[in-house]
Amino acid sequence: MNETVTLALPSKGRLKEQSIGVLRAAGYDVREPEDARQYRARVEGTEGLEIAFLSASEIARELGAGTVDLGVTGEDLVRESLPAWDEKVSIEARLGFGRADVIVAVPDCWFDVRTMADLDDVAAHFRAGHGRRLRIATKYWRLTQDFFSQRHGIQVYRIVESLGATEGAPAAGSADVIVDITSTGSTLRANDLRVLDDGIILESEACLVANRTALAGAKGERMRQIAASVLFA
Ligand SMILES: Nc1ncnc2c1ncn2[C@@H]1O[C@H](COP(=O)(O)OP(=O)(O)OP(=O)(O)O)[C@@H](O)[C@H]1O
Ligand SMILES: O=P(O)(O)OC[C@H]1O[C@H](OP(=O)(O)OP(=O)(O)O)[C@H](O)[C@@H]1O
Repeated sequence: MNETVTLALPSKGRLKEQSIGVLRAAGYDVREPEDARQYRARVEGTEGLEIAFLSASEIARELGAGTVDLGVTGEDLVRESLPAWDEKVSIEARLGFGRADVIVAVPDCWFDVRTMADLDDVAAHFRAGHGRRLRIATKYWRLTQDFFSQRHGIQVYRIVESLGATEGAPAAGSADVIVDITSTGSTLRANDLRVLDDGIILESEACLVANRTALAGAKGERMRQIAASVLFA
């Protein structure tokens, strides 16, 4: 049986450098592949650990599928990509970088709309007054549905898929409100949008995540060892 643990790290993007940094601080000398097209690497001086370089969103999906055992990715991507995420994976360590909030934001000029309850009223008025549903621009389908329908009991809305420039959707007229990620808040301000008082869906950060099946199997002890050295680095 192959008991090599596969650990996925972001191959690009905003989480890449700090992910490699965390592993190095934990004593794993991860060498980036010289050829950027190569996506597997070994760790100098460590047996039984293989690194897979993937994008942050792929890492969330592969952790769910069990094709990698451990991975560093954003909590938002884990919750968004995997139905019943906590049955498939577990968060072993929160890493303190890649922080961003998934939020509900409305146009600044909606003066009376401060809370999700206010937005529920707006949604009802939209249907009665305009004969159409409130439109929410987002790429976070699952998080939006959970927050609106399950958490706040709001049922009358329509999600408009947005894969980029989500904050521009209300001004462009393609949506009324948005669900997106914010860190400094400057993109929201530049687009005259405001986060609802109770509109924080998730405070996300980069996490070390484990596939639960692998954790329960022969590789489990080795995985826990790696997670502990990351946690206490
Ligand atoms: N300002 C920010 N904007 C977007 N994501 C951020 C920000 N700050 C931290 N993050 C986090 O970074 C992660 C996304 O990183 P990145 O865009 O590199 O990944 P990706 O979705 O795999 O990339 P791509 O869309 O190119 O495939 C998410 O977990 C997100 O929460
Ligand atoms: O609160 P802020 O600091 O303004 O950050 C939030 C913005 O940053 C990200 O976009 P980015 O332009 O980085 O590109 P991306 O969506 O392709 O990741 C994200 O999608 C938001 O639009």
